Order: sequence, then structure tokens, then C-alpha cells
Amino acid sequence: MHIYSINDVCKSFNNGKVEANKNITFSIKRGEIIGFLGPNGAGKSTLVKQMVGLLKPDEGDIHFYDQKINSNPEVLTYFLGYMPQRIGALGDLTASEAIRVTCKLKGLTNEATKVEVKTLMDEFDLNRIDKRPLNKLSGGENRLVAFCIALIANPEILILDEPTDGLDPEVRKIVWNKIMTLNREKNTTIVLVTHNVVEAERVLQRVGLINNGSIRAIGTVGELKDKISNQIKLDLKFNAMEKTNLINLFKDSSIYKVVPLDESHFIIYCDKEYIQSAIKILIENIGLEKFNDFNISTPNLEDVYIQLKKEGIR
Ligand SMILES: Nc1ncnc2c1ncn2[C@@H]1O[C@H](COP(=O)(O)OP(=O)(O)OP(=O)(O)O)[C@@H](O)[C@H]1O
Repeated sequence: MHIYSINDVCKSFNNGKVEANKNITFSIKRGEIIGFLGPNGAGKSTLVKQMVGLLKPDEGDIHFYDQKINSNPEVLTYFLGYMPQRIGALGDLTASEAIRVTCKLKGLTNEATKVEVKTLMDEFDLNRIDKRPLNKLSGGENRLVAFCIALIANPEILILDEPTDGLDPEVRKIVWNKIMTLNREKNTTIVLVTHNVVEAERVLQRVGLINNGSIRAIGTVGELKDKISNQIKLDLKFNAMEKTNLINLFKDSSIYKVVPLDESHFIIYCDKEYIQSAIKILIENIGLEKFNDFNISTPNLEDVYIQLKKEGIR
């Protein structure tokens, strides 16, 4: 049975001017780790806010097991841990106070609350920042507390909106490890939003790529990579003066897809059989001496993401 079923969900803002989610449909099985990737403003947070009952879909419906949550989000309270992008309401409390209050809201006894506060404060080394309220902590510290709050009472499903955003590499590793351990040992279902494609590729079992409010592709990391498996990638860094030259060289081609990352950094994607001619074109028209870096590789999930973001997957 699916833990979540999302059917044809649409959500817009500003009297329909901003279509944040358009006909979103997918389901989630118990014990999955699924993540949503997409550029800023793609509609990821809007989607998870509807899944946790903070927003109501304009159209379509969301079921948690067999319960429709559009009109009855309370059913989620005991099953769900949610980490929002920003902690607003608890900002005047310290980490331990915020954890304690959330334990009480979740119905834990005094004794269980005491144990939970101590366990989380110790596990994530939060005692060192417990003198200041959450709104006086750094962005990363604040997000770590938000992550801990989502873990309270060992929920069956965790919905995490950019859990590692702003965390330093060491803490990021701790958070990803915790996510994987909970999934492996307690079969916790994890739904997350992230911009970190490289880390996501290691952790996620299924990925949904969202752009302009729609799911553009959803599947296992392998399935998404298969969409571009016959491609090869040329990563070029060169003198910015050559930018126009390079764009003009390939602008009428349906064989080469040129993606600018910045003024002097470009990626060219093409099917494997065309790579030699791409190199020939570059050498003859620009010259090897103009390139600061030149790298050929097979594409990874990040490339699926880059292509989706810039132009859409072919
Ligand atoms: N409460 C709101 N009122 C008006 N517009 C909104 C509201 N919430 C979101 N939007 C708009 O809906 C679109 C989708 O926003 P959303 O926050 O879901 O994107 P996102 O993919 O989570 O972006 P990011 O990666 O930047 O967090 C954006 O254009 C955003 O400006």
C-alpha cells in the first residue's frame, strides 16, 4: 500500500497568476527515500507544504494511506516529522525549549519528553548553542535544530525541506547519515527537497525533477540517468572573450546542446558518436590554446538536472 498518493494536485497564488504546482501526480511507498530537485521557485516547497497539510490544494487530492488530508491534516500529527525551510513560530525559544514544546504538542509524557530532549541535545551537540533563542543562531545552527525537531517521537515519515542547506560539510554528513540510518534501521519513509544533486545521488532511491510547477521526470537515479546514457559531456573553461564565438558555432545544431554555466564555463552535451566532430569544430574554430580546462566525461544526475533546468531533457 502507498503511504502517500498525490493525484493531479494544482496550487496557485496571487489569484492564479503564479501556478506553483500543476497537475502533480505520484505516490510514495513505505520505507522509500524520495527527493525532489529543481531550481529556485520550481514549486518544491509548495508541494511539501500541501503534503504536510499546511496548504490546501486548489485541485486534486492528497491521501495519507486511505485518509484524504486536504480537509483533515490532523491525521498526520502522530505519523509525521516535518522540517520546514524556516522555523518561524518557535524562534524565541532555545533549542531545548523548542524540542520540549514540540514533544508536548506531540503528546509525549513528561518522562518521555525529558528523555527525548536529552537524547537529541546530546546526539547533535546542541548544548553549546542552548543559551540563545533560535532566531539568534546562525542559519546552519537553526536548520540543525529544525532537523532535530522533525525527529521527535520517531515519526514513521519524515518530510524535510532542504535539510542540509547552509550546514557545514561535517554537520551535513551527520544529517545525511542520520537520514540513512533511520531509513535502514527503522524503515522511516523520507521525503526531501534538496539542491545538492551530488549528495542526493548517493542517498535518494527515487528522484522527482520539478521545474515550473510540474514534475518533469520521476524515477530511480538509474532510470533518470538512462535518459541521457547515450550522451557524452564536454566541460569547457576558456577565455570569456570566446563566449559568443562558441555559442555561434553550435547555435543551429540539433546534435549539440550547449549549456552556459557562466561567462567562461560551458558544457556541451551530445550523443557519443558526435564527440570527435565536436572536438574538431572547437580546435579548428577556437583553438586549443584558448581553453583553460577541457574535460570529457559521461553525464551524471547533476547533468540530467542541468539539462532540465536550462532547456528540458530531449
Ligand atoms: N505564499 C505565497 N504567495 C505567493 N506566491 C508564492 C507563495 N509561496 C510560493 N509562491 C510562489 O510559488 C512559486 C513556487 O514556490 P516554492 O517556494 O514552492 O518553490 P521552491 O521550488 O521551493 O523554491 P526554492 O528552491 O527557492 O525554495 C514561486 O514562484 C514562489 O514565488
